[in-house]
Amino acid sequence: MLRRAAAAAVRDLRGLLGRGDEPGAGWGRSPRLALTACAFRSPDGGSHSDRAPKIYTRTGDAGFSSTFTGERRPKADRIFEALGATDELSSAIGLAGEFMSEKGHIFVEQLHKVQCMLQDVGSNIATPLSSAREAHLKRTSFSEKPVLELEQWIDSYSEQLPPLRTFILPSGGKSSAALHFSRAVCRRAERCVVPLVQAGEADPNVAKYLNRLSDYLFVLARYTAMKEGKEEKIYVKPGP
Ligand SMILES: Nc1ncnc2c1ncn2[C@@H]1O[C@H](COP(=O)(O)OP(=O)(O)OP(=O)(O)O)[C@@H](O)[C@H]1O
Repeated sequence: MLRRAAAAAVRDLRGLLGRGDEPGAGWGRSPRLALTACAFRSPDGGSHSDRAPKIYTRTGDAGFSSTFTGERRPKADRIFEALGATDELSSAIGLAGEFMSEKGHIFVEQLHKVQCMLQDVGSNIATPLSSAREAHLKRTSFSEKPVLELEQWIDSYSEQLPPLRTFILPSGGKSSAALHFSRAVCRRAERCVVPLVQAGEADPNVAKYLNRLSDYLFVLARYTAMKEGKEEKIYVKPGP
């Protein structure tokens, strides 16, 4: 159903942005569209269209895909690298969130919010400034507000944690270890995004958000281990 709605959103968006007739303007299932699709769903959960388009278009088979601005680029382009890393990050967080839900942690709601923010991160990445028009920018801007919210969350967990006296290793139970894994994926996403920001193609707030998010995932991993009474493994210099 979401896919149908996404396809309907593509058509509606093309109309809105006036690109409908341009060749290569298909945006596929871009992160932005997945999110926009929600906004285009009617209250009964249906879409504006009765047609059921296929999930695949085959337009990516030759190794090229589309940005939100309609550019066709090779799939090895750094934009798709960054989009892919962001997608992996959200998936890793989703897995961590499932482990945490099983343990009844209430802060799992924060992870849901983070996953939604990552959709917006993807939208911004998929909209390179060099080919963006005003209408694209309006839909994909990324503010500093979510960065500040992460900082608040980080501070509140940090206050409750015992101080770090040594290196801790990814561990501390399944939820905590999954959060550490998410943190490592987050750092990779950040490494992919930084060159885009430095080239003026993505918003600096996106890089800031990913930088802060890895800190958040680190403290949350530690906090989760503490709440579950699980031991965090520490670095011990291996003997000779
Ligand atoms: N391998 C990839 N890694 C990361 N992002 C991708 C990749 N392939 C495509 N994208 C991005 O995700 C969007 C949705 O992907 P999708 O699989 O629909 O694209 P496609 O491969 O170009 O089309 P199709 O699968 O219909 O042939 C694309 O519009 C593009 O922005």
